Amino acid sequence: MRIDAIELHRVGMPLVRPFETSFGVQTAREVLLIRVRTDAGDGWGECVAGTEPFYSSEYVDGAAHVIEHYLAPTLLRAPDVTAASVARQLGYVAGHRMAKAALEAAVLDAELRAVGRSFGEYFGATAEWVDCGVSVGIAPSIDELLAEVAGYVAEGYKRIKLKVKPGWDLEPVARVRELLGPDGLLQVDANTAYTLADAEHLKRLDPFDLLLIEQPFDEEDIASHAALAQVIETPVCLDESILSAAIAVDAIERGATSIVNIKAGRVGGYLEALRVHDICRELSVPVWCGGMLETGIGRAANVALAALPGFTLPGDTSASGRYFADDLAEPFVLGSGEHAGQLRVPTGPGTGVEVDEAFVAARALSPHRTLR
Ligand SMILES: CSCC[C@@H](NC(=O)CCC(=O)O)C(=O)O
Ligand SMILES: [Mg+2]
Repeated sequence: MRIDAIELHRVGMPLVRPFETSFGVQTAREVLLIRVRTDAGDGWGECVAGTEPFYSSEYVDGAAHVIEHYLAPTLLRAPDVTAASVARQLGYVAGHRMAKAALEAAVLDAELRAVGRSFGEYFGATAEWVDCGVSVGIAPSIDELLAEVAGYVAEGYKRIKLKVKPGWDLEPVARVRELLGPDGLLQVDANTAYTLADAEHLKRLDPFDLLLIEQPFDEEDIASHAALAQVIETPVCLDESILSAAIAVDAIERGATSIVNIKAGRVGGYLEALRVHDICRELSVPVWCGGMLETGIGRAANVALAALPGFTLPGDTSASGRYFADDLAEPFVLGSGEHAGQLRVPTGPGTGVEVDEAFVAARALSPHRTLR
C-alpha cells in the first residue's frame, strides 16, 4: 500500500474512577490515536504510551514527536508499506516500540479492511470468546478495595489482579482472598516496586495461592527475578521486562519468568506479539494479554490477540466500562450466561470496530496533525 497521509489525534478520556499503581495515580487517559490514509483505505491504531514516562520510558508527547519527525516521514516516503514491512522500515530508529506499534496497527487495520479480513482471522484466533480478568488499583482503604472487587466479581470477571506496593500488599491480598474464597483466581502486579531484598517479605504471599506475581523488580533486572523464583512458590510473571520475543526467551531460559504478560504496544506491535506468543507456546510457557487502558481500538485488537491458543490465562482486557463511561467505538460488554466474564472476538474487517469520529473530535485535546 501507499500511505498518502498519517493523522495524529490526541484524545482526552476521563476514567470512571482513579487508577492507582505503585508508580502513581491516573484519573484520565490522554490517548494518541493514529489514522493512516492509504490508497487501499484508512486504518486506525492506538499508542499505549501514558501521559508520563512512568510505566516505561515512552510517553505520549515523546511518541507524537518521534512519529512526526522520524517514523511517519519514513512511511510516507516509502513506495510500498505493509504491516509486515513496518518494523523493518522503522528499524533504524532505536526503541520507541509503542510509537512504532501504533503505526503498524493502523497499517494492519487498513490492510485487512481492504480485503475484508479480521485481526482475529489474521492472527490465527481459535476462540470466539475470551476469558476476562480485571486489574484493580491501589485503593484509599481496604473496605473500598473490597467493594470494588465485589463489584467486579458480580459482573462475572474470571480473575482479579491487585496492584501492590510496599505497605499495600499482604493485607489487601489476604482480605481479597477471603472475599473470593479458596478457588477464586487472584494475582498481583507490583510494577517494579520491590527489590530482591524484599524476597522474604514476598514469600509471605505464597499461602494465598496466587496465580502469579507480576514484575516485582526493575524491568532491566532479569537476574533478581530468577533469584526470587528460587525462593518463592508463587510463579513470577514479567511485564515491563519483556520487550521482544528474544528477551522473552532469555528471561524464560534464565528462570526469571514462568508466565508472560503480552502487550503488543510494549513489544513493538501485534506482529512481534504473535512471535512472543508462538515462542512461549513452543516453550510451554502460558501467556495472557496485558492492558494499557486502551480505547475500543486497542481493546478490539487485544481481544483478537487473546483468542490465540497460547493465551490460557484470563487477561486484563476488561469491558470498556471498567475504565470509560463513554468510548470512541461501540463499548465492549461482558457476555452473559455461558459467556459470563467473557468478551466476544470481533469478526468485522480489521479491528472490527468503527471509530466514532465525532467522539474523537469532541474530545480532542488539540487540533489533529495531518502529515503527508
Ligand atoms: C497505567 S498502568 C498500565 C500498565 C498496567 N496495566 C494494567 O494493570 C491493566 C490495565 C488495563 O486493564 O488495561 C500493568 O502494569 O499491567
Ligand atoms: Mg503489569
